Amino acid sequence: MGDREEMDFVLKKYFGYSGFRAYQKEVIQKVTEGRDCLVVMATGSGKSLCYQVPPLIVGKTAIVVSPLISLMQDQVMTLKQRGIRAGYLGSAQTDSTAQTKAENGYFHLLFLTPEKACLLPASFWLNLLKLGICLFAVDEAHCISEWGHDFRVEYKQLDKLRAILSDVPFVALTATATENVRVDIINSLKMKDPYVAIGSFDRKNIFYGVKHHNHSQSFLDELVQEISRLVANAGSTIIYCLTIKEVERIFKSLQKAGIKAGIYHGQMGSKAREESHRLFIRDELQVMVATIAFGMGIDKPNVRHVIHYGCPKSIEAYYQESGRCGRDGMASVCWLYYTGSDFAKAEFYCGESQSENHKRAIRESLMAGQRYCLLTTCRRKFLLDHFGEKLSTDNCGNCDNCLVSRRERDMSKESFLLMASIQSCGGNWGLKMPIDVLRGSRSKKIVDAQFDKLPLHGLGKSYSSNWWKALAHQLISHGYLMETVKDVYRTVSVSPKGKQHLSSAGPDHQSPLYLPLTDEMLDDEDQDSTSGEIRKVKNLAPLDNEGFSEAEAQLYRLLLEERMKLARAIGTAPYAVCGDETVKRIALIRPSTKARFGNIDGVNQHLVRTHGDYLLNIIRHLSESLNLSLDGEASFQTAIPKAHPVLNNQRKIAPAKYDAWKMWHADGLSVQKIANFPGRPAPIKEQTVLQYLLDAAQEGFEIDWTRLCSEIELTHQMFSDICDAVSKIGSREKLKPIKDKLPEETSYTHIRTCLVMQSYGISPEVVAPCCNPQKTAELSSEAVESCLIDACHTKSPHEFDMSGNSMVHFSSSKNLTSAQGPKLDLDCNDDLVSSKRHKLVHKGSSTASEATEDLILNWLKNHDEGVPLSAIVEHFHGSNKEHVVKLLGNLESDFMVFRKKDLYRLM
Ligand SMILES: Nc1ncnc2c1ncn2[C@@H]1O[C@H](COP(=O)(O)OP(=O)(O)OP(=O)(O)O)[C@@H](O)[C@H]1O
Repeated sequence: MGDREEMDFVLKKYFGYSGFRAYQKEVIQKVTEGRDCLVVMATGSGKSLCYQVPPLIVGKTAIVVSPLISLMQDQVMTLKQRGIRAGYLGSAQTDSTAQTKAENGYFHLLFLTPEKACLLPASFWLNLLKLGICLFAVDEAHCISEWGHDFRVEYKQLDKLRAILSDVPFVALTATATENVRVDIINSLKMKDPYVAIGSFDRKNIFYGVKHHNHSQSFLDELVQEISRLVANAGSTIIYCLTIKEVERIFKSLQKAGIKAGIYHGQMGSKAREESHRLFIRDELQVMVATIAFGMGIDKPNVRHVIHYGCPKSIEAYYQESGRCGRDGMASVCWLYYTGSDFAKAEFYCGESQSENHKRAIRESLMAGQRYCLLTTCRRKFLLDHFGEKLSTDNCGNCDNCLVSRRERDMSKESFLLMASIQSCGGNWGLKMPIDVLRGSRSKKIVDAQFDKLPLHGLGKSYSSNWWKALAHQLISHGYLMETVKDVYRTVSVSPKGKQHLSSAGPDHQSPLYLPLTDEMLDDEDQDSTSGEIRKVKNLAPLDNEGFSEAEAQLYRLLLEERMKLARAIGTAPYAVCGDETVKRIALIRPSTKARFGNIDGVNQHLVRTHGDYLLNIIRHLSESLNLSLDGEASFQTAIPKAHPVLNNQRKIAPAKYDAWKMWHADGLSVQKIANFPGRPAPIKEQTVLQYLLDAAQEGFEIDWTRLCSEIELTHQMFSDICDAVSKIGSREKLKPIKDKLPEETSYTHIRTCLVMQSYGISPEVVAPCCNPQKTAELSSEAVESCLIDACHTKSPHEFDMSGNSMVHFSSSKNLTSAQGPKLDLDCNDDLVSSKRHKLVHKGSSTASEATEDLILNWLKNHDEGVPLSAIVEHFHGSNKEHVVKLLGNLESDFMVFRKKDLYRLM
């Protein structure tokens, strides 16, 4: 198996996923080649896979440094549920043998806190190194940097390990690294020529909204009402508060409303915190009210809402905290409720910091947070901008500002006054001074500076300070004003754009400047500010049940409950069994066999093996009770909404053929996609897929011939040339003489397809008039050989003519009705094929064939009771035992065969 196929295989087997996300494959490849990597990708984008897959490929331990014990415990729990050997070392570890196991290379993944990693004796590392360490990952790597929003001193010491682990690739992962932080990480970890993967920060499935609030009870009541509505829709909610007092206040209100809520903050004992965390992770709590102490790196995929009750201390922190929702890719919502006083907390946040750089970073971050709150333009664009990423549009269509049209007003006069006041005060103040001047204050500062003599002194009395501040922030976000941090102060000055505007205006004449009215402005003007907006946004996170019938939606809910029961029984979190999205797929597909169950995206092999029978039973039982048929045709994965009818007279065909036909016919996948379908342990040939389709057609399965012809580029001209050649030769039995009469670009694939179509009386009108010669040529070379070889292989050995005549009876043992077309016997006696088949038929007996996956499947078809390995090896004594075992292994992991009491059987 090639490296890439092996990655796909590991991905499906352990994680149940059928494809890698952006950058995952590249990073895994680089790491397995021994290169250091810096991975900067959005929260929830799948960074963990970059260090989880390599140890499963190379069979050596991966060390993962992670900042929190609870985080490690979650990861270990989920990984174990996938059949992966994972463990952690730290104060909470109760297994006294864990360190010895780790040192002896038992774990695929070993998690450590940075402190623990630095405290382990050199002998530990040296012993483990002898067995092999495939990578050293530093998760949440921004903690290394003072420029990061979560600097931790212990992270700085990790560079000590570089000397011991000099040849081990280091992988640093973070979701929130600005340019400064990236450089800091690379230097701190002494990374050598790292491969840097920077993904998009855009979390498209997340809606962003902001709302101004006061601390009133009525606002809290509104919030509680909103939360009740949200939790009724399934999924979890996190509410972040700035203070423990707020946490307790909101928690009590939720409890009073009968909502299953938990609480988490730094003053709780560690036991109580762990319990709260555990209950939330396991869906026993619907809402978690917490300070930011909760949830760094939390991987609970079905958090649907994150609400910030107070502006976070930085935009990075907000991005990371809000990013804890919608990690499964489903539509999710983030609201931020702020009050003006939130922005005055910079000095409080700076309190513990020793370094001036760090203090400055804190002030700038809070300022960016404030700007985000006061924004009237696209919030997503602002967030992405902050991380240096450009959104190509000004309207993301998924934030409050892009969805709710705000009332606008010409505020040219007010803007002129404010900018002029800022300019007149010298541009060295914050907002308070120029606003106080406009409002006519005669404070000592103003009088001393003689600002009370300015002509605009007192001209802005009709608006409150808050109103003016809101306007100022609008002007900042539209580029008329600039905010800068100087030492410990924030100053506001007029930007070049603002100066230009000022110079073209006067007190009595300004060009119009339409700006949206913000919540604060509307509040101040005593207008009905927000109820309309909130109501509109209330429907922004629907349970994403697109394509569900009512019964399927009901099945989905019941399956969620069943997943919960199973998770409780095995002591894990429901999402560790499988994600909500996967439960949706199961509700849509309703698999009847393990093979189909295992093929569903998100279902890993461990789950099929350990609970497959149990879950299939439940699916069958619940589907029956809801009057839903099993093996629903609609494919959620490929979003083909309509089930295609199949003919009634179709017969049973080998599972591999049926699956190929279903993917092509019902799921609409191309031959090429089916051949390379990521769920396979290894790709199969396109010609094999094509052969499966033709076989299915001959067994009465419906085929869209126009589509097939267009895919293999069989043109109208080719079709009639082939018909001419057949009639000139007067026989359809041998392909080679037909091929000899045709132009080079007509392949055996074309001939075979055409002959099958002819035999069904399919008119050449279905065939497109033009073709792409390049693609045809591609098909023609390999198709000659493998299409026909595969055709031979799809038959059980007794169907081959072992005398040396190369007759292949495509449907010799089946009675096709005339409506389905006559029997079609084709001769595959071309040179290429005969040389291969030579090997196949001259091994002494009819069973001396080389084993292939298809031949094994066909043979097992005749042995319902199962066959021991020895009998299979004996039967295919053209191949050695190792080869047969390998093929059986592939088939097992592809869920085509299974082993019970040492007997192999078809799934
Ligand atoms: N290739 C994939 N296909 C489907 N789901 C995936 C894939 N890769 C990862 N996931 C899922 O996406 C979710 C987020 O992944 P992960 O925890 O690795 O994100 P992350 O980038 O580490 O986020 P954070 O920075 O917040 O820790 C997980 O539930 C994971 O199982």
